[in-house]
Amino acid sequence: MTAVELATDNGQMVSENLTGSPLALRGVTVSYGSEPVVFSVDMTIEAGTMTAIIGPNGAGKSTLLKAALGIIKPLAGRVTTWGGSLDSQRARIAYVPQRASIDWDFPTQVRDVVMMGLFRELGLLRRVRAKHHAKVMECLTRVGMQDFADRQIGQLSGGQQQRVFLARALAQEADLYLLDEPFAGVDAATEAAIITVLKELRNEGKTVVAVHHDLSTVEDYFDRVFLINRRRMGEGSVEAAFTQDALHATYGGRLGDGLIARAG
Ligand SMILES: Nc1ncnc2c1ncn2[C@@H]1O[C@H](COP(=O)(O)OP(=O)(O)OP(=O)(O)O)[C@@H](O)[C@H]1O
Repeated sequence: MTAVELATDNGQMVSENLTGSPLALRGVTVSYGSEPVVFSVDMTIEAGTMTAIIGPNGAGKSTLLKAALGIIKPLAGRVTTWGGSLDSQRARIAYVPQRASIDWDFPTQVRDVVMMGLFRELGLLRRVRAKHHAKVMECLTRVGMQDFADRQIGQLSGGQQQRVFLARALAQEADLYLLDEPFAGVDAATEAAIITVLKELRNEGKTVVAVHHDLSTVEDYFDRVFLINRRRMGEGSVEAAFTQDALHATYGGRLGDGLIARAG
């Protein structure tokens, strides 16, 4: 599919070519119960960029990512990946969930978690060959976790756990990486290691989208921002969209002006 049929507010159908966008949302509304938590969101992720999804607690950032991944079915609206359906492109998308959402007591070794990133390549028979073990070690090395391959995941620090899940995403060799708060609760060394890998991916032409909380690092880390507070509050390059006005509109009085003052 190369064009997407969309209904405008007045009910007219328009056609839009979204093949150049690794991820696009149009009119996405998500509800967990009777009340929608994300309202009619349009989002267009540009290929080869790093986008920060920012907004206050409870703004719907994680919900938006889950809807983008098909983990939650939107009440209304459309999600396209490279202009096509999500199901046909799933292998090209890697997801690093919020650390808090994972059961770390599950008895599994670090190398097995990373091997999960290869499950499509392993096929139905799951025959693990030397090249697969080598790939796992290569990905662990890339995030500085090569010495922990045999460790139980429950015996890792928060930052180490986050690196292992990034290694799993790397093993998948995806084109689009969606990360939910990759820097939450990690030390400075881990944060630096993660951002280095993400920038390398971007420089290889991959697309990175991360839910991000620390407004003080947005300009250093990201090319683009998407602002949300239940609704889309802004989207664009960091220079154009990460402005004091947009932050005030998105966060209201909940943010210190000191942080907002950092934005242009
Ligand atoms: N499984 C769920 N069932 C019901 N309500 C939920 C569920 N998950 C999230 N919500 C609600 O939906 C709203 C959006 O939550 P979401 O986790 O997407 O926000 P967020 O912007 O990622 O927040 P945070 O920055 O605190 O992580 C919140 O009001 C939250 O309480």
